[in-house]
Parts: sequence; C-alpha cells; structure tokens
Amino acid sequence: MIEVRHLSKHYRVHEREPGFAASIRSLWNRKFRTVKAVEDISFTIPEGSIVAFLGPNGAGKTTTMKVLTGLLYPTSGEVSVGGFKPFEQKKEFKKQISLVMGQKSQLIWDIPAAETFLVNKVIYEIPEREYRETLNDLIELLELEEVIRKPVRQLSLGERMKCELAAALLHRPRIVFLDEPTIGLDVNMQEVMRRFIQDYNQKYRATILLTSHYMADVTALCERVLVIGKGKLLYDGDIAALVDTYAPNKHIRLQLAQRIKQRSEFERIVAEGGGSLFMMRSRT
Ligand SMILES: Nc1ncnc2c1ncn2[C@@H]1O[C@H](COP(=O)(O)OP(=O)(O)OP(=O)(O)O)[C@@H](O)[C@H]1O
Repeated sequence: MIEVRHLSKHYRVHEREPGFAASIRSLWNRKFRTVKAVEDISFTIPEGSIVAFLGPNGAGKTTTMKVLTGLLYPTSGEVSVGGFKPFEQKKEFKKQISLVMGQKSQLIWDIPAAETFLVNKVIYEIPEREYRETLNDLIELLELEEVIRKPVRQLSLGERMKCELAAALLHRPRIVFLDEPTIGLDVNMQEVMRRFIQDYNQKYRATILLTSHYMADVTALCERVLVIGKGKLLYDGDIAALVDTYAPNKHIRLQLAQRIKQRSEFERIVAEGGGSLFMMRSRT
C-alpha cells in the first residue's frame, strides 16, 4: 500500500545573525544551509497493517509523512501511496488518505466540530447515507454526542483530539497517517484513542503509519516499527527484536526492607545505596 524507495528530502534554510545590522546585511549577502531532513530511506507497508515510525525530535518523521501525503515534493527517490504519486495531489488520492497531526488542528476554532464535519462532507463528496452511517459510528465509538455541538475553542484537549480524529476519518480513508495523535492526553484518553485506532484498522482494513513518543501506543498497536535517526532509517522490523537488539538488559531497582546477606540469585548488581539495590537483568 505504501512504497518508499531511496527517498530524500532536503530543505534549503536561510540563515542570519540576530540584530538589525545583520538583517540589513542579509538583504545583499544571503547565506543558505542545506538541512538533510530525510536521507535515502526505503520501506514498504502492506495493506491493513499498523506500523510505528519512531525516532528522536528532528529525526525526519513528520517530513516523511508530509512527503507521503503530498504536502512536500521529494528531493529525490520514489514514493507510491495506494498506487498514487502523492505530490501529484490527485483528487482520488486525497479521498483515500488522511493525516492527523496532534500538534495541529483542522477544526474551525469558533464553530462546533459538527459544522467542520459538514464542510468535510462537501469537500470529500461523501454521499448522505454513508456520511450519516460513519458519523453515527464515530459518535458512538468516541462518545462525541455532547462534544460536537460545542464551539471547538471550548473543548478540552482530549475532546478536541477525538473530534480531530472523527473529522479525519469521516471519508473512511484507506490509508491513515497519525503524527503524535495522543500527545498531551491523559492515560485514560490515550487508551480510548488506541482502542479506537485499533477498531478503525480492523473494521476498514486501513493501513496506518503512526508516530508517537509514547511507547505504550507503539506496543499496544504495532508489531512492526521503523526507526529513523538524523534522516536515516536505522531499523525496520518487529518490536520484540528491536528491544532484544538495542536494550537486551532491564534495570531493576529493589527497595529492601532489611539488609540481606545472600545475593547470589541476583544476576548483576550495578550499584547499591540508600537501602536500594540497582540490578541489571537479561530480558530473556
Ligand atoms: N520547513 C522546514 N524548513 C527547514 N527545515 C525544516 C523544515 N521542516 C523541518 N525541518 C528540519 O528538518 C529536520 C526534521 O524535522 P521533522 O519535523 O521531520 O522531524 P520529526 O522527526 O518529525 O521531529 P519531532 O519528533 O520533533 O516532530 C529538523 O532538523 C527540522 O529542523
């Protein structure tokens, strides 16, 4: 469903020193720097799977998602999503995908979310019956009955994020890109979102690419992870193998009620102090 071959995306960034004199100088003498946000990455994602896209801040995850959704033109390489070249921005392609960014809103701030849903219905040309069915499903699954009638600016973060998801999924996209969908949410709301993403994936056999800094999202939803660092793909495989490769040991802290003499059953004590033992133990 998603095919990425040797994708690179470089940004050309204008740089200048702070201050008035520097800003005048920069009118004549402009300095540019190239930021290699994504550098020669390749992967494929089959239909119906949920794959996590992990990496530290600035690794290139959002840039990759923007290329995959047609918001950015790749510097080099080939990208195919649902059989389309995203940057061509064909209408049929846009009807098949959705991008949800935890940090950005597509809802219109001053009016209720229900009104934005109607705008999306027109934009995506959703037939009346299908719209009603999907909306009722979403309202039930996400418990949105009360929420969608209030102006968006009065909603809590969790309520707004549920409405964002609903707005993004009204046209039943086959491919969904979720960029930090649970950011800032409390643990209960994170759980609601996770369950919903799982249901949507199963019900519509949707292909989902998810970025998240919460490992609980990843372990609950994804069997496969892609790890990116400084624009390069560092790992592509299942999550258990990733843990075995990069973190074969777990650190355990034992708070002891009283001093013990026999310590042989502990594998390796790496530190001791304040009534605690710090141990390292193999995960297997
Ligand atoms: N429009 C832009 N112009 C110039 N540089 C950019 C632009 N967008 C992103 N970058 C740079 O590209 C690199 C990758 O950014 P990107 O937003 O893709 O990272 P990310 O993995 O999504 O990070 P985060 O987890 O913080 O969201 C960063 O160094 C960033 O500063």
